[in-house]
Amino acid sequence: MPVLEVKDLSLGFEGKLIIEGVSFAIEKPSFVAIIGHNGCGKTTFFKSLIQSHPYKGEIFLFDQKVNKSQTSPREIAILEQRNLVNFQIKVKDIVVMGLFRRKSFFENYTNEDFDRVREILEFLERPDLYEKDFNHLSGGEQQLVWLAQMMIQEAEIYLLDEPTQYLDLYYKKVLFDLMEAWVKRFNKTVFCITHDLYYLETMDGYLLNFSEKDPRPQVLNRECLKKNINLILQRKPNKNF
Ligand SMILES: Nc1ncnc2c1ncn2[C@@H]1O[C@H](COP(=O)(O)OP(=O)(O)OP(=O)(O)O)[C@@H](O)[C@H]1O
Repeated sequence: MPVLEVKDLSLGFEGKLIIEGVSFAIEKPSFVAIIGHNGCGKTTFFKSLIQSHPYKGEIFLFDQKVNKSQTSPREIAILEQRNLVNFQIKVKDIVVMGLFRRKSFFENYTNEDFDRVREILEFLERPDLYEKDFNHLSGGEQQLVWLAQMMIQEAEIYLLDEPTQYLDLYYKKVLFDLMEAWVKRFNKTVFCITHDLYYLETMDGYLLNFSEKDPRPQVLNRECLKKNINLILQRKPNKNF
């Protein structure tokens, strides 16, 4: 049974069509790299998967058709591109908030929840971040905190929108290793929007290429990702959505 199936998906803004006729089905567990030039619709595609952007077509999670009025399906956790926080808050409190969908409105976070936060920060090799003020962290450290918040959700599908932004070379490699571990050790399905084609070379998975400008990037020629989704994607930008 596919973990995610997309049938004839089309997306746009204010009458402008961005993506048309995308169809594919992905089995669990899998890694899918999503590539394409700036503005081709990668982020909007993610938004349609979490039902925060309207679309034409159908989306199925574990063979169940997703109801378009349902927001944020529980099976999906997302790391978005820019997450700003304008108030003082500790790292542990941001990470634990990843559990919000498992809690009822007045339910407090427990000691066990915070133990899980510690475990995840240790897994990310940064247990020292636990008590720190989020706004005093570097961009790369903040990105690790959002990753920890995504991990604590223990969803089936992880969507990561350019997760390596702000990360140094060491943590970029850590992140790609982490995504591989999520798939191979924890049976997750990971979709990652990235411009870091170099790190894909050694990974096993699928490549979803939304680009019309660069339909065969170098990474494909090197046959690094073993299975290539041949995206059924026809872009007709002038057509009305
Ligand atoms: N709120 C909006 N209203 C109108 N157009 C928008 C809106 N948000 C995005 N767009 C346009 O939709 C197109 C797709 O944007 P999107 O953010 O999905 O691209 P992307 O492939 O993720 O780009 P990048 O690689 O730069 O992050 C772009 O041309 C963008 O300008």
